[in-house]
Amino acid sequence: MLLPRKFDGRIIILQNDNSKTRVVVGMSGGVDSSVTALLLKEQGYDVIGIFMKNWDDTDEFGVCTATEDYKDVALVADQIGIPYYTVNFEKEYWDRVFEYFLAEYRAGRTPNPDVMCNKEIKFKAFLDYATELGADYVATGHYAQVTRDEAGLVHMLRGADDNKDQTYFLSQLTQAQLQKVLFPLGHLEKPEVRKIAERAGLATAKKKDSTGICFIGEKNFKQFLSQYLPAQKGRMMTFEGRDMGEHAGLMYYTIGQRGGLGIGGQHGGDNEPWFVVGKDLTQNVLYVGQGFHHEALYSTSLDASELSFTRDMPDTFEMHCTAKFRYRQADTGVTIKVNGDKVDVVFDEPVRAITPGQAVVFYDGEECLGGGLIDHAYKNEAVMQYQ
Ligand SMILES: Nc1ncnc2c1ncn2[C@@H]1O[C@H](COP(=O)(O)OP(=O)(O)OP(=O)(O)O)[C@@H](O)[C@H]1O
Repeated sequence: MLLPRKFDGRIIILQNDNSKTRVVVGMSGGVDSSVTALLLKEQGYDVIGIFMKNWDDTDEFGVCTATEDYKDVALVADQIGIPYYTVNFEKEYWDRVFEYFLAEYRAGRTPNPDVMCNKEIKFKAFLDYATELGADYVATGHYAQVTRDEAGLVHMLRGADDNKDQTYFLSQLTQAQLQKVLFPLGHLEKPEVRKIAERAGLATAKKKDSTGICFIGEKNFKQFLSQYLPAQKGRMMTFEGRDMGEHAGLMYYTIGQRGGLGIGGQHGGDNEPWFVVGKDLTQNVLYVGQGFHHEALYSTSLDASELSFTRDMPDTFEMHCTAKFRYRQADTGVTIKVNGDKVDVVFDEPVRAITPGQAVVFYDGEECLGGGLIDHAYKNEAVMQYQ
């Protein structure tokens, strides 16, 4: 019998009786994964709930959100009648997600740790672990759909709930990973999920949704980051060369960001708000400009690396499809030129606030084709100044 590395749950028999398909559900203690486990159990699968501890946030009073969340996993698993336990991936998370997160900020980019967490932890470390436990599939409460075609190929489609679709964060999953996943909530709208939880009387039915980056939670972002990276104050300028004061450290700002700049309308002569329009890492200068539609915020193409597709694609090709450059953004028509794990993306229309470090994700209608990580934005062939 294979024992979990850090056993902390109810004793379970890990031998599969082979009569049922075994599904390991990633249970976070939230309502989505609670309903995921419930639905799979109702569908007759052999369900095991596993809580991953990826981050130690124990405070000075010894309180840790993971401990609280694991209690909810235990309550729900008992209600549903499934075995559960916890596994510790703090080291993997630190090495593969957090180090990347810090390196990106150090390089003046704005990383997306959720994309990396899905690629490296939930659908790699966790998936490998579940496979060792005899799982046929792993399931999560992500809002995305997987369908299998006649050839056995899995296609990842957007979640039915437009508001919740999470394919953007799952865009780095490969066909091999997708072959092993189930997203039982993909065809549901979030309010329906809450209703299912309430009807079943699940302990997490009314639990608030988690927001923001998981390891930062409700904490102050600046304060959190300053614990790991030294902030270097510098000048804040307009492209016209006007000195607008001091910035707190380039890593605290994102291209297109409004607010947090400490500049009022009085500097500009009109009342248009100020936005971050560029960063010059070598000079440690933050560029600001007035107006949401500031010209410097618009670009016409980008290049990206770490390109990954959800199904096998040729090494080089060109196609027209749609793309998203950040979560919660409508798709835009683009032409992509793929070369190995690099891609050039030319937009049908100029796009605002392309942010290096964020994911660019490609869609063919409802299907998520994959994506890469944005390196540079360009304006009419010229690399955007100061990005
Ligand atoms: N600590 C964890 N342990 C196990 N699985 C997890 C954990 N965190 C997230 N997951 C899985 O990944 C899915 C998506 O994670 P995300 O952080 O987006 O959660 P969410 O949308 O708030 O869902 P939930 O309501 O289940 O917390 C969850 O539904 C769950 O299946």
